[in-house]
Order: sequence, then C-alpha cells, then structure tokens
Amino acid sequence: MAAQAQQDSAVDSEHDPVRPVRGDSAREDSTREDSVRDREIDVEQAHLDRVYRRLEEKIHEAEFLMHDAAQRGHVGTPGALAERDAQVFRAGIHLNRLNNEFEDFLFGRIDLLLGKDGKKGPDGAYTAVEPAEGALGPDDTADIAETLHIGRIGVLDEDYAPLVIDWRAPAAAPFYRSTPVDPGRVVRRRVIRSKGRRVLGVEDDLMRPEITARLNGEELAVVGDGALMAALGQARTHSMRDIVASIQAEQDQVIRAPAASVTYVEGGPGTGKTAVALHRAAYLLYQDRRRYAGGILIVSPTPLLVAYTEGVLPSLGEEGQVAIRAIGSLVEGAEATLYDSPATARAKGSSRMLTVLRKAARGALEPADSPSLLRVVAFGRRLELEAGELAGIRRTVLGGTAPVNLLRPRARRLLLDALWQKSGAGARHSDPELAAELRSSFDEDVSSEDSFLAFLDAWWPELTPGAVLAAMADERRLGRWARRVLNPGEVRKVARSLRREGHSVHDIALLDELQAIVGTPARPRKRREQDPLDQLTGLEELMPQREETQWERAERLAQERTEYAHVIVDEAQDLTPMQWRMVGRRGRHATWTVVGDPAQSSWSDPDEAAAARDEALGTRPRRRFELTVNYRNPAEIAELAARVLALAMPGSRSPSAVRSTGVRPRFTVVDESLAQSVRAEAARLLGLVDGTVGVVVAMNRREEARRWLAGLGDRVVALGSLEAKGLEYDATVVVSPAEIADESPAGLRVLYVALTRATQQLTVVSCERDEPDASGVPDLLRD
Ligand SMILES: Nc1ncnc2c1ncn2[C@@H]1O[C@H](COP(=O)(O)OP(=O)(O)OP(=O)(O)O)[C@@H](O)[C@H]1O
Repeated sequence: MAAQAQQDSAVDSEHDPVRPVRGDSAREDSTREDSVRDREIDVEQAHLDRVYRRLEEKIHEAEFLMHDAAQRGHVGTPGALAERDAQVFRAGIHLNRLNNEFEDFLFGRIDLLLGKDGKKGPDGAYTAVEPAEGALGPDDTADIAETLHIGRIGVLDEDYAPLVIDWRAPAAAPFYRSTPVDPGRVVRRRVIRSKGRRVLGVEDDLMRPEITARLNGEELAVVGDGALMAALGQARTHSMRDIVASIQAEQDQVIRAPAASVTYVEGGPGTGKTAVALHRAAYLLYQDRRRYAGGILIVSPTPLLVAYTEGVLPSLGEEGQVAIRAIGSLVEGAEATLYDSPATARAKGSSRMLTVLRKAARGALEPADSPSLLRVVAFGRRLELEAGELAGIRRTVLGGTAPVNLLRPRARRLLLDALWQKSGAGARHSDPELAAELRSSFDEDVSSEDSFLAFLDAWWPELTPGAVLAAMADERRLGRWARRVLNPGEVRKVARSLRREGHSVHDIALLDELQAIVGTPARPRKRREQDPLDQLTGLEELMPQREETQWERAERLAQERTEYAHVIVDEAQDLTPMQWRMVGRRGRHATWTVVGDPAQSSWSDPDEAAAARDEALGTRPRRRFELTVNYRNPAEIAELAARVLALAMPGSRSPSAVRSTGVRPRFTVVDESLAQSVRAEAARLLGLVDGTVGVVVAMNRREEARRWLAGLGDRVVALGSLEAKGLEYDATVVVSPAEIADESPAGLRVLYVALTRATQQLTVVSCERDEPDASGVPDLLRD
C-alpha cells in the first residue's frame, strides 16, 4: 500500500509533527494531543473522501448497467428478456449494497510490519501473518510496510489496489485477531468513527508498544484509549448494534470458523453470543454466497429478541438470504401469542409428546360422530359394511407408520374390496379379463356414488394439524391417547390450555410435528390450459421468466423455503425436545451454528433437551468454542449475578466482566405499594441513564407491570422474566427475585438471566417474600 502511505504523509506534512508512540510527557500535553487527534482525523478524512469518489464511480456503473439492461428489454426476444432480468437483478443488488453501506462503512485501519513471504492475496493485501525476519530493526525500530483500511464492503481503486478491505476477507482478520500478547504484523490498530462522509473520531490500540514505528519517516501517532470501552459505554436503544469495529479475538475465531458440521459455542451472559452468531451469518454469506443461496435460518427464542436484533444484518450489508425467526413463528400460518404455565410447558415440550401426538393423529380420524355404517347401491344391489367390519378395515390400514392423510387412498381401496366381496360379483366370471373389467366398472360405480364419497369424507377425513390439536382439547380423548405417558394432572392442564383461542410457543412445535405425522396429501395437478401456439414455438419453457422477474422469484423462494443450508440457533439452551425436532426438520442437510449457555436455561430438564439436540444434529462432528468475557455487565452487577449462578448451577464459572463502573447494585424494599415502588425506581433510573430501562417481573405479573409504568415514555419497558432473554438495557429493575425463582423448576436460572440484563445500573426491589435483610438485600442474593 505504498500509494496509501504516500497519501497519508502528504496530509501529515501540513500538520504538527507526529506525537511519538512512547513517552508519558506527550500524553500530559492535552493541547498537543488534540492537535494530533485532529491531524489523524484529517488523514482518515482524506482517505474516506477518496473512497467515496470511487464509490460514486461504482454507483454510476451500476446505474448504467440497470439502464442498459432495461433497454435490452425492448429487444423482445425471450433470451434478451431473461438476460435483462439477470442483469437487473445483479445490478440491483450491487446498487442496493452500495447505497446501504454508505453509512459509517469505513471503520478500521491496521498498520503492519513487513510480512514473511511478500505474497499478496486476491484482495491485493499481503497474506503473511507473521513479520519478516528483518522487519524489526535494531533498537526496536521498524517501518510500517502496509496500511489497510477495513470496512463493511471491499473497494478497489482503479488499479485494483485495495482502498477498503471487506471485514470478512482474510486480510482483515489481523484487525480482529491481533492482541498485544500475539500481535502478528500489526503495530497499530485503529477504529474510525464516521457518519456519512465525515470522520468524527479515531481510537487507537497499540499492539507493539515496545517498538518505535515509523510511517514514511514519521513516528506513528496513537490517539485515544481503544474502541471497545467507547462502544461498551454507549447508551442502549431498543435495537442491537453491530460490533464489527470491535470484535474481539476469541469472538473472531467463532465468526470465521469453517462452516463444517456443527459449530457449538458456549458462553455466559453478555459474552457476545448473539452478536457473534449474527456476524457469523454475514461472514458465511461472504465466504460462499453460492452455497448459502439455500438460505440461512437464525432461530431466536422470542419475537422481542428478533425485533431487537433484526437491524444488525442489514447494517452489515446482508439481507434476503437470512431469515431471523422466533421459535414461535417457524410454522407458516401460525403464530404464538399465548403463554403456557411452567407445568403445561413442561408436558408439551417433552419428547413424551411424540407418542401422544401419534396416537392423537390416528384417534382424531374417529370423531364421536364418525359413521358406523356404509351403505351403497351397486349393480342394483344394496351393499352394507357394519361397524365391526369398518373397524377391521381401519385397523388394517393403520397397521404401518405412514402419515394418515396419505393412507386415505388405501382405506378407499380396502372399502371397495370389502364391498366387492359382499356383492358376490367376483364369482360371476371365470375369465380373468372379464372379471377385471367387471371389477373396474364396479369400482367406478361405487366410488362416484354420493353416499360413498360422503361416507369416505366423514370416516377418513383429511386431517390438519390444527384439527388434531383441537381434538386433544377434549380431556377424555386426550386421556386415552396419553395413557401411561402423561399423568392425569398433565392431561388436564394440556387439554385445558388447548381450549384457549390461539396458540402458545409450545403448540407451534406440536403443530409442526403433527404436520409430519398426518402428511400432506398429494393434490391432483391442475392442467394449465394449453395454448396451441406454445407447443409450436416451445415458448412455454420461457413463460415463467416472463411472468416473474428474478427478484420476485428470489422473494417467493425465500418465503416458500422450509429447509436451509445453514441453521443458527441462538439461546439454544432453551429449546425443548419438541422444538429441537421442529428446528431439526429445517436443517436436515444443513451445517449448524449452535450458541447457548446452559446456566441460562429455562427448560426444566436440560438432559432431556440435550438428548433431543443431539438427535436433531445427528452424528455430525462438533467443533466447540467458549466465550469467556462479559461485555455487557459491569463487574459490580456480574458479581451479584454470580451469587445466583452458584445456587442455580453450583460449580459453574461466570464470565469475567471487562469493565467496572464503580456503581453498585441498589436494593429497595417495598413499603406500601409494589406498583409505586417500582414506578418510582424506574423513573429514578430514567433520570440517570440516557438509554433504556427494563423492568423484569415474574411472568404472571407482566400485564400489571405494564400498567405500573404507564406514561413514563418509551425508554422504559416491562417484561416477564422469560421475555427478557437475550435483551439488554442501560438500567434494569428486577422485581422480587423470590417470585421469579419460584415460578418454575428452572426459576433460579431464569433469575440469573434477569439479573444480567443491565449495562450500567441494576436495582433489585424486594417484597416480604424475599426476606430482605437490614440493607434490603433479599435472601437469594446474599453472600
Ligand atoms: N466485541 C464487542 N465489542 C463491542 N460490544 C460487544 C462486543 N461483544 C459483545 N458486545 C456487546 O455486549 C453485549 C452483549 O452481547 P450479546 O447480547 O451478543 O451477548 P450474549 O452472549 O448473547 O448474552 P446473553 O447470553 O445474555 O443473551 C451487546 O451489547 C454487544 O453489543
């Protein structure tokens, strides 16, 4: 990057001399530091201006392509039309990306020593990770041999030299991987803050503080205290931000892990699992866009977390091929809106349900009003099949495990066989050909008779998953299907819950399972009316392209997609066995990234869920990673949460908090009204932080908690404990730890989640039930 270095030094020469890398005296001179900062900002501004000029050229090219492609449409031949569609599609994507990524898209820079072998990669940067032998001179001096700028997409100059390296390219890896312990070739790592076309600031980290490095004869300047702390201290909004400028080395290992088989990531609260999962999706698409044209599915535990995270991928320039779905929205046409009590959820989520559903699907074929007599007239005779005979036929048909809807043709055939037997007509002809003819006209007669058709519809109805679930709302019938699998209490709860209007998140997995159990009957294909001209010209083949542009096709395919090339499961510890089966069906041939934290599991039987997970992932080899640093909670809050972790999962390790704020969690005790205490605390915190405040209560209080906060504005939200999964706020109020912990068998782990949501301040409000001590610290949180 000699051209780059020259340009930097041209800007440098108009300013103060560069601040030396070392020397405390220079740091004390704040005026001087400001001028160094301004000068360094100017350097980056000059580079950004150059990048923008190049981007504008690229945009003009893309616009020209679109225009040119539209012109081709006038030619009118099918070939030209198809080509036009393809060009518009490609140019559209290109233009869209360029426009999208204009905001804040240049964010990093690394200054590197000479590399070992002097080889360049496809992005024009040197590939060596380690410095060449002579890169460091005597007295620990060195020259910067290469400067790379890192951004959301790669931009080459007119000579194909890199102006910006895509953050996902191999050449950008040192930006994330380099640490003072293992710096590789990196001397200085810089994060650039920009908005639109303006550079606002720079923050540097020195990876080799022991050396004196020169860039074009000038000593390398260092500005600021690093970008990570600046990013972590920022106020939170209701949307997650990308971390592309400050990904840490252990996170980068996960993001860039090869997509073979299963990448399994564990880490405590705030270690960046969700952020890493999202960046990994963007990385995989960059790496192998063709392979992931089959789509990437990200499964999230709640719609709230989907809403919180869905801006991250567009900010990284990726949309369209990634579907982020809540676990309750995976089934087309059904949406989870209800909650189940912990005991009901436990029964519905358990793999025991599989046996119940299989029986229910077969049982639902026989509603109470199922006909018990078939009567038809054939060949002038009245023929009947009675209840016992019908039951025998049903038993024979149901002998196998095939989906019941697919068995209907077989049931029809056996009914006709039985009626044929009764008719005695088989004995009339000894000539097999005549007998077959007679039989065929018998079948035709009977099966076109209205009474037969009506009987078949009532006796072997086409089942929908919804209809089977509705049948399970009848406690008596469910009791029969669940005998020796669910206990009577569970049967009562499940049946009662299914009588409500709507579905719970656990019902969605049951619906999906039922779809597999009942099957989708093949529909007779409707023949398209043939235009005689089509046959003459062969135009029919090309018609779909004329009727549907490639854009529309891509959209339609995305919507219809039921299987994916890569599946990412966030908060994997929460999936129930039935949910693992549902997600597994969407990734039968996929590679996987599974991120989670067993200590935050709200599922009561982690062993059962782990077995279901292993079944869904099959025998694919696992590659394991662990994230160990908590970027969300200050040490003061992490320390308090660790007390609950010790109770919830004795022996497990908390991640270490990366910063401390000096602000200790606050404890208050309700004196008169819970509503007033919580409201007052939320209002107080709103005055202290710039961003959001989350109030976390036991699930059964969430409606009333919303009323407590009415009128306080949209910076504050009330959440049930299970809804808080994955979210974060500047400040949180956790209401009655005892209530949250007693809610379910996994209550202590849910409390651990609630206590780890705050980035700055935490208040715990206790009631009598929490047995607070004189300082207001509830029993569960005492040392
Ligand atoms: N490298 C980083 N640079 C800046 N911020 C980071 C970094 N890593 C994580 N964070 C921030 O830390 C917070 C926690 O990240 P994230 O929500 O991904 O953690 P998590 O492991 O999924 O947490 P939980 O298990 O509690 O859901 C987020 O605000 C995220 O932006």
